Amino acid sequence: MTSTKIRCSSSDSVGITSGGGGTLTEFMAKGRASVGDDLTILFAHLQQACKRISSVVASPSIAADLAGLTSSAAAGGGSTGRDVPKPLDLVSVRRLTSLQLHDLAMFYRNPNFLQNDIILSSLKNSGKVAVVASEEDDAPVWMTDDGPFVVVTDPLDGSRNIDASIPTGTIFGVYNRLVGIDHLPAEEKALLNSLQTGARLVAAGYVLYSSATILCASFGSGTHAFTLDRSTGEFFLTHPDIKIPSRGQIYSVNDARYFDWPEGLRRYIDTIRQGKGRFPKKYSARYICSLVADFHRTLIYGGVVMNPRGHLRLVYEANPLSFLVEQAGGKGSDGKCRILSIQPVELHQRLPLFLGSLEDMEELESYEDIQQKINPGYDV
Ligand SMILES: O=P(O)(O)OC[C@H]1O[C@](O)(COP(=O)(O)O)[C@@H](O)[C@@H]1O
Repeated sequence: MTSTKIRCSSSDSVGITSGGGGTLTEFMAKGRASVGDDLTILFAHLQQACKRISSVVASPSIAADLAGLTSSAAAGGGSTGRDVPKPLDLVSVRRLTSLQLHDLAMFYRNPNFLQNDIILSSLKNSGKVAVVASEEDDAPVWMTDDGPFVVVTDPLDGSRNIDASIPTGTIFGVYNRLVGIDHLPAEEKALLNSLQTGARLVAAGYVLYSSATILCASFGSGTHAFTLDRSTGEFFLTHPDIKIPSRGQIYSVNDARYFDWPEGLRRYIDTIRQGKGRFPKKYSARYICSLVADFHRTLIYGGVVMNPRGHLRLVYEANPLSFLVEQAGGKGSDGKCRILSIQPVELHQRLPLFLGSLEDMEELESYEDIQQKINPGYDV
């Protein structure tokens, strides 16, 4: 593979070198991450799943056509009326495998269901997972009695953006199975294994499906990102040992909610907008409304990303992303406490979430009154 160099950040810049960095599997297997074979196998299956998801979310226009498409139509004949694919789509469709055709048609019918299915089946096939708790399921699924790991996941975050081709993501966290409770009934031990505090995570990551597909992970010593090279189908190390800048100049929040915010949060945002905070520069706003994308940008450029209402989930979103930001030198908080210290009491527990650069986070938390207490429900 040829080597390309792309600059991606203005300060604390991380050079992307595809070619020199090796693959994610090599990174895990050759001792750089010292994670052992079991986790390497688990990640190999996760990578496969995320590559499938990446190819599905990259083709939403043909997914719509495929909803009513028979395989003979997919091969180029047979379909009539509104199901006739557009010419460009037919070109794409002819290149697809039957697995991709199946994925696309399923995706059109229910995006979240398909991603969940892809992730869960890949984890089951790894043979390394005792239990999976997914944001899409009411209860955790017990898989393999002797699986060494517990996986928590939001298979497709930001799915409300899909029709507009805006980036989406998969988030996951990995714990060791709690062997001390192996004797309990499956339902009970599945739940207790899934409710571990974030401080016990052995690995966490996200996959960003955007102009590039990027898998960012931490195994407890630094945060590293790998970019999918579509020509080889491998994730290559492109952002080794990411350090979030200690200050950014960007805040990321849905500020249409300004009038529902508490006084402290309003004052903080008003202050940094005007360049009157501890960092005497006017901040800019960026908000994609797709957590993985907003988080990834924050990790690279610095600043803060937040959702001050109790909307995001502790187990599936807040814990894995807090683990990653801490491993990159930043901070994750609910506005009062370190996220990774919070004991989950419910699987789908929601909370305010603030993530970002150390100095920005400390300044934000100094305003104290930053958690949005009212949560009226919003249409959009
Ligand atoms: O409506 P808000 O408060 O701006 O929330 C947006 C956030 O919700 C999410 O869409 C996740 O919500 P869901 O878990 O309901 O999909 C994030 O991707 C995004 O950051």
